[in-house]
Amino acid sequence: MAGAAVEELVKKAGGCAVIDGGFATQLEALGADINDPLWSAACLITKPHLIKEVHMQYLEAGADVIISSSYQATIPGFLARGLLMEEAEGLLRTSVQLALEARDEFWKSALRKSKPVYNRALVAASVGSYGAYLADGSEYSGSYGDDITVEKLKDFHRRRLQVLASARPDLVAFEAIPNKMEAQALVELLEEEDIQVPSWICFSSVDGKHLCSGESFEDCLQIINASEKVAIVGVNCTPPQFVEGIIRDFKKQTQKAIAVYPNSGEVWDGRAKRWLPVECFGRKSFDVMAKRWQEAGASLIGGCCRTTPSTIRAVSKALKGRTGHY
Ligand SMILES: C[S+](C)CC[C@H](N)C(=O)O
Ligand SMILES: N[C@@H](CCS)C(=O)O
Ligand SMILES: [Zn+2]
Repeated sequence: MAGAAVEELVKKAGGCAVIDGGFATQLEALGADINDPLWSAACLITKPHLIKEVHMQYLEAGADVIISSSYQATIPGFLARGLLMEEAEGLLRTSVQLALEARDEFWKSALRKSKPVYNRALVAASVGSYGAYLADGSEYSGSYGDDITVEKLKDFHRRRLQVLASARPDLVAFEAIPNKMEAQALVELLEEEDIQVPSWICFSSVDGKHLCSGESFEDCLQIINASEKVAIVGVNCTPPQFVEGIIRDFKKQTQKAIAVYPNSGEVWDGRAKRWLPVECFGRKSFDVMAKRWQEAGASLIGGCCRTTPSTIRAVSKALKGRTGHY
C-alpha cells in the first residue's frame, strides 16, 4: 500500500482504523449555521474555534483519522464571497492547520494519561467533488451537464489540491465523488502535480451497485488501480445498508486498502437543502454493521453525514474492543 503512515496506523489500530464521523453534522450540533453556499466551510470564516472543537470531539471518541473542514472550501466559492485570492488560499491552509493543531494537542494530552487507549491520529485534507461546489444536489446525481470535461474538472481542482497538499496533511481525502469523469480527472491531476501526500478516493452511491451517476465501480477501480498516488479507495456518504456488498465487490477488484464511512441512511434533498428521514434503514445499529464491514475487508471505517461522535465512539469500541474511558 502506498502511504506507509496509513499502513502503520491500520496495523497499530488492530487491522482497522477508525475515521471520524459527520463533520458538518457536528458543527451544526454545536450551533453553527451552515445553510450557506460554502456549507460547513463557511465556518472557516465565521467560527474557526468550532471547527477545532469538532475535531477534538471526534478524537476523544476514538477517531484514528480526522478529516479537515475543506469539503466545500473552494477558491471560486471564497472569491464569490468577496475574499481575495490570498485570503482564499489562506483559509484552505487554515482548514488543515486546525486539524493538525487539534491532533497534536489531543495527542499530547493522551500521552499524559496512564492507560493509552488512543493512537496518534492522521489528518486527511478533505476535497469535495465539483458537485459539492455547485451545491445543486449533483454530488448525489453525478450530473454535471453536457459541457463538463476532464480538463475542466482538473482546472477546478488543481489549485485547491496544491494548496491543501502544501499544508502538510498526512492524507488527501477526495470525498463523495459521484462519477467516473471526476475520478479520471483526480487521478490525472495527482500525477500531473506529482502530489506526494498519499490520497484516498471515495465514491458516493445511492443504490449500492453503481456510483451516483449510474456508472460502474469496476471502471473507476481500474482507473484508480493504475495510480500509485492513491493509497485507499472506498465509499462515503452512502446509505449504510449497501456498504457490506460494496466492500465485497471492491475486494474482488482492487488490492488497495478500502475505506468506508457511510451516512446515517437519511437522504439529502439538494433543492430543499435538508435531510429526509428514511424508514428502510432496518434499525441495525451502526457499530454492529461496522463489525461486519471490518470482517468483509474494510481497513478504515467511520461515518459521514448525520453520524456523530457517539456513533464513532461506538464504532471504535466495537472494532477495537477497548474498555478505556472513551
Ligand atoms: C454532503 S451534502 C449534504 C453537502 C451540501 C451540498 N453540497 C450543498 O451545499 O447543498
Ligand atoms: N467530510 C464531510 C463530508 C460531507 S459528505 C463532512 O463530514 O461534513
Ligand atoms: Zn456526507
